[in-house]
Amino acid sequence: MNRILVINPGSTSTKLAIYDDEKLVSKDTVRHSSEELAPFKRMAEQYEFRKDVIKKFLEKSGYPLSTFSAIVGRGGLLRPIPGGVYKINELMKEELREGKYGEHASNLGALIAHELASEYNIPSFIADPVVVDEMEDIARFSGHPDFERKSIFHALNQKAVARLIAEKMNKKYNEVNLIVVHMGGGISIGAHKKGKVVDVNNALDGDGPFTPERSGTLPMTQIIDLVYSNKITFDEMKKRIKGKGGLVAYLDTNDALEVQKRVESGDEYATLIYKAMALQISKWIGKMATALNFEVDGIILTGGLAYDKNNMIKWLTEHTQFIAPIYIVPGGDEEKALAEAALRVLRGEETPKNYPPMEEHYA
Ligand SMILES: Nc1ncnc2c1ncn2[C@@H]1O[C@H](COP(=O)(O)OP(=O)(O)OP(=O)(O)O)[C@@H](O)[C@H]1O
Ligand SMILES: CCCC(=O)O
Repeated sequence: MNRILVINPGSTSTKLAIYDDEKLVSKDTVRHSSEELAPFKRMAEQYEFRKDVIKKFLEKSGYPLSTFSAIVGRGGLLRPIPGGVYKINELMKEELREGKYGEHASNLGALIAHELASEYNIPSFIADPVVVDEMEDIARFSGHPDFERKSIFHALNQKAVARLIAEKMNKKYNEVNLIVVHMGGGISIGAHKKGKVVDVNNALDGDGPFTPERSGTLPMTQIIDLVYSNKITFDEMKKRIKGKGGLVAYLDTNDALEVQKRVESGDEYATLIYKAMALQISKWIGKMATALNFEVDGIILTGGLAYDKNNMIKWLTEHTQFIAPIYIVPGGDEEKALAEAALRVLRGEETPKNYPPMEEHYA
C-alpha cells in the first residue's frame, strides 16, 4: 500500500489530503481570510504559517509522517514547462523560494513537501504546475512585441476535470474541445483543444475577469496615469492587481460565501458586483469559444465558486449556454489528481521528469 500526503496551497486556502493508494482517508480545507494573509508581504514569508497548518492536519489525522510513501505538492511559478510529474530538486526550490518567476501560494507546495519528505527520506514531487505551457504561438501575441502573453493557470485542476468530463462523454481527453473555467481565489478560462490548452488567460498577472481577490484586466491608460502620478507605490499597485483587487476591493471580502449572503439579504451593490464578475467570466468564455472556432463540446465550471448554484452558475449559464452544454464540477479534483500522479510514479507507470526538462523550447 502506498500512503500519499497531498499539499495544495491556494491563494485563499490550504487544501490537504491523505490517500492510501486510491482511497481518500483524510482531507481538510483550511481557509485563510484576507486579514489573516495581509501581514505577509512576500509569499516565502507564509512558509511557517502554512507548514503549521499542515503539521496540525497530520496530528489531527493521526498518521505519522514516517508511514508515508511519498509527498506531492502543488507546483508553483517555475519556467514554462510541459505537463507531467516532476521530481523536486534544488534548482526548483531555489527558484520558488526566490519567487524568480513570480509569487504564488503554490510556490510553497514543493518547498514544504520537500522539507517534510527529507525528514524521512521519502520521495517528493509536483505535478502539472501553474506554468504548464501548451499555448499555440498565435495566442502568445499581446499587441506589442515587448509584451508576451503567458500561460499561467490552474493547469492541475483544469486538466483533471477536463479528463473527467471527457470520460463522462465516453471520449478521450485528446478527442474533445472543452472550455474549462476554474473559479477560485484566481480565475482561469482555458481553451482545451484535443488535449492541449492552446489559449488561456494569465490568471495571476492582470489578465482575465476580476476574481475574489484579483482585478483582472484593467483599463491600461488609467493604470499608467496612476502609476506616474506618484500616488501609489510599486507594492501597492501589485496588490491592487493580486490580493486586494476584485471582490476584496469592491466588497472588502475574498469570501464568495459572504457575498452570496449579502446578495440573498437584498444588498443591491453586492448583487451588482457579483453579477459584473459573472459577466466578465462569461465574456472570457466567449473569447475561448472563438479560439476554438465555436467547435466546443462542453463548458466546465469548477473551483470554489462553482458551488454557488443559485447565483454564479445560474448567471454564467444564462450568458453562455448557447455555446455548448455546461458541466459543473464544484471545487474540483486537485488533490485526487496530485495523489494519482504520485501513485503513477510509485508504481512505475510514469517516469518523473527532471526540472528543467531538456527540450530546447522550454529551457
Ligand atoms: N460552497 C461555496 N459556495 C460558494 N463559494 C464558495 C464555496 N466554497 C468556497 N467558495 C468560494 O470560492 C473561493 C475559493 O475557491 P477555491 O477554494 O477554489 O480557491 P483557492 O484554492 O483558494 O484559490 P485558487 O483556486 O485560485 O488557487 C472563495 O471566494 C470561497 O469563498
Ligand atoms: C495561476 C493559477 C493559480 C491562481 O490563479 O491562483
